[in-house]
Amino acid sequence: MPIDAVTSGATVLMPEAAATEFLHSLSKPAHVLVAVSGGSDSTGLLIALAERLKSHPHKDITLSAATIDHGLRAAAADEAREVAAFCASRGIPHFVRRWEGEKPETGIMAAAREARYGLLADLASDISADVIVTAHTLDDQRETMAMRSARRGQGGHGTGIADAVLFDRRIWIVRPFLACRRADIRTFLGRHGLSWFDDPSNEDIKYERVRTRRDLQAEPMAGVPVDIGADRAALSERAAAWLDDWVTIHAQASCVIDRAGLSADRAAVAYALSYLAAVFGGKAYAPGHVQMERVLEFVNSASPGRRTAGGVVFDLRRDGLYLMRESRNIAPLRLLPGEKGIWDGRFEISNSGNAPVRIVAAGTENMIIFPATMPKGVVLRARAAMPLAVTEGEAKAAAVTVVPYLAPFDRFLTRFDLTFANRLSAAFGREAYMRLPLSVL
Ligand SMILES: Nc1ncnc2c1ncn2[C@@H]1O[C@H](COP(=O)(O)OP(=O)(O)OP(=O)(O)O)[C@@H](O)[C@H]1O
Repeated sequence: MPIDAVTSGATVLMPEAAATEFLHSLSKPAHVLVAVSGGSDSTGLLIALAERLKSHPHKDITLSAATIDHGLRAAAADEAREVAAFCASRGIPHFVRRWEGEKPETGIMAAAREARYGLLADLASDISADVIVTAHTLDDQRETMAMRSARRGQGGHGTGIADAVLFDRRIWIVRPFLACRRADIRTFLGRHGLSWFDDPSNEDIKYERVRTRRDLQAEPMAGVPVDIGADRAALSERAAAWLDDWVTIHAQASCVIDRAGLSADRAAVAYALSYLAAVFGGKAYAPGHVQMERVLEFVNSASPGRRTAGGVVFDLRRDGLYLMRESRNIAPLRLLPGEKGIWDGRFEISNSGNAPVRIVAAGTENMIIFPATMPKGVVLRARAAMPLAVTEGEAKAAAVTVVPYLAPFDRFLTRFDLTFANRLSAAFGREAYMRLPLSVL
C-alpha cells in the first residue's frame, strides 16, 4: 500500500495514490459510477480516477458520473448542469437524477440520503454499472466516529464509515477516498486548476456534523485507526461460527440459542445477539448499548424469565434462549395488485393477486411449521407476530409471496458484517449477498 504520510494512528493517502489503489483492487471488467455532487471531494475523486485511467489506460474499466438533484436548494439544478458540462468537457458520460416525491418535514438529511442511494442504484442498474463510488474522506470518518461515540448507548456504535457498503442487496458502494484528507484533495484540484461548489448546508450549525467538524478543527488529524473494519470483520467471522454452533431459526419468526452457547465467546455473543435482536425486531439498527448490556446481563443469569428490548422478546428457558418479535405495535401494510412492500421490517411481501391486500399480524394458522419440541408459549407468541394476508373486499385468499427481510443488512450492509450476514441469510433460507467487487484491498 503506497503510504504518503502517516500521522499517529492514521494512515493518510494522497488522492492519486488512493485512486490508483482502488482501480488496482477492482474486479475487472468494471463500469464505475462516480457519485459527484460538485463539491471538492467528489470532483477530486472523479478527476483522480479519470487522470489515472488517462495515464494508464485500462480497457476493462469505464467511468460514468452521476449527480442527484435533491430538489432542496434552488441552485442545485444549475450545479448539476455545471457538473454535466464539466464531465462533457472531459468526455465522461454524466447523468442527472432528480428526487421527486414528497419531502418529509423532519429528518430531511436522512431521507435525502436514502433517496440519493436509491436513485444512484436505479441508475447503476439502467446503465449496467458494477459499482458506485462516493468520496467520503478521512475528515468525514473522524466526524462520524466522534458523533457515533458521543451517541453510544442510544443505539450508536463506535465503528466509523465502512469503506464498502452493499446497498439494498443490489450494488456495492465503495469509498476510495476514506484515507484521504479534504485539504489534500483541494490541493490536488488546485494543481489541476479546478474549482468546486461549496454546499451552504456544510456551514449550517443546526446540523450535528457541522458542529462536530468545527470541534474537530482544533485537533490534529490523528486517532483514526488504519483498519477500523478489521476487528469488526474478525468478530463477524467468530459470530458466524457461533451462529452455526448454537442457533436454530424456526419458521423465519423465532430462533433458539442453546444455553451452552450463551456462555461461549462473549464478544461474539454480544455481536450476534444485537443483530438477531435487530432482525427479529425488524430494525435497521441493534438496540442501544445500554439496552443490550441489560439483555446480556439477563441472559447470563441462571434464572429463566422474559425481557423485551427493541420490540423483541428474549425468553430464557432451561434449554435455551428464545427470541421472537413482540406482538405489539405492528403496523398493517396495504398492497395494491403488483405492489411489493416491507412489512414490520421483517418480511418482504409482494401482492401477486388482482385485488388489494392488507397484511396484519394475526399469525399463521399452521402450527406445523414450528417443531413439536418448541415450547407452546414460544410458538403462540411467535405466531401472533407472523404475517397474515387478507384480501380486501373479496372472500378469496390473498395471493402473496412472503420473503424474510433482514433489516440490519438488506438495506445497508457494511463489508465488516458480510460473513455473519451471509450465514444468517442462509439460515433464513435467503440467497447470499452479492460479492464485493474488490479483489485486493
Ligand atoms: N447530490 C449528490 N449527487 C451525487 N453524489 C452525491 C451527492 N451528494 C453526495 N454525494 C456523494 O456522497 C458523498 C458524501 O457526501 P456527503 O458527505 O454530503 O453525504 P452524507 O450524507 O454526509 O454521507 P452519507 O451518504 O454517508 O450519509 C459525496 O462525496 C459524493 O460522492
